[in-house]
Amino acid sequence: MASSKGTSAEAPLLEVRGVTLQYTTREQRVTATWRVDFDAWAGERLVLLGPSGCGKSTLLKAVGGYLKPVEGEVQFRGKQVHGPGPDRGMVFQEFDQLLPWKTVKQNVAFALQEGRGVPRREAEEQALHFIAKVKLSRFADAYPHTLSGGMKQRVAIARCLATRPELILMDEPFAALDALTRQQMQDELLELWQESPFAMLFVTHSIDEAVRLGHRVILLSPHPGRVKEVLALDGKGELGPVQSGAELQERIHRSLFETACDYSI
Ligand SMILES: Nc1ncnc2c1ncn2[C@@H]1O[C@H](COP(=O)(O)OP(=O)(O)OP(=O)(O)O)[C@@H](O)[C@H]1O
Repeated sequence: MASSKGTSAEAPLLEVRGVTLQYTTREQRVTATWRVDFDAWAGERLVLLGPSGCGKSTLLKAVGGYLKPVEGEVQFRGKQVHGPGPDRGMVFQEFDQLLPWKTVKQNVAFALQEGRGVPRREAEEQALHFIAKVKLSRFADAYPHTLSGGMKQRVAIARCLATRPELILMDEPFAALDALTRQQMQDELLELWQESPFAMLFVTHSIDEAVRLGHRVILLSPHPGRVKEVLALDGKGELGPVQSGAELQERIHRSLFETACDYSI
């Protein structure tokens, strides 16, 4: 595995320490997560897995700097996160995250111009490079409404990779795709990672997806989300080594029976 986790002299890229997250509405206060702790390392594919409503998206928002913890803190490269930044890129589930009045190339280039201050001509050149990586060169001048859901998600991934964030935050990016496209997208994401490893925090409530994509899987309990277990294929989980994807899958299912919660696959 290309992840650098395990070299004890190194510090984690991301440290989530005792993070409690709440939403306050006029009627009530909702505690989305309760004292959550985990680390993410450079080059690591980390998955947050948990039932609907356990606070996965909320945690991602906090790491992205869009939500402030009421307790605990989020540190990125040893510094407290105070807001969003180009070091953390996000890909969402929704297909409408692209600007509809811009072409595929312009959407990717725009992120480079705005996020990284790259001049237009150069931004478009770099955009084409990343559009080729997600196999969409033929559609560089197409508008988002002419693309399928999978293609739109590829553009969103290209846009995110193009800005070269240190950590990519993915909020169920493939959940709204059909099963076949979803698997294809998972394979393509793994190919992109093999080509040039990046740290990724991937939210899902699919056990299959977690097992396919994660070096480590953080299993969250039902609402409010707490870390229930950390499982790893490389033997670095808190519960010791897991030898295979099948064993990881079994451990996750066992854990779910204990909490009697319902995960969709
Ligand atoms: N804007 C909001 N205002 C109030 N409560 C919210 C808001 N967003 C989320 N919540 C609540 O916070 C809790 C966690 O929600 P969150 O969306 O983070 O869960 P999740 O694990 O990502 O769920 P899912 O898998 O269904 O997307 C839920 O109880 C939800 O109702």
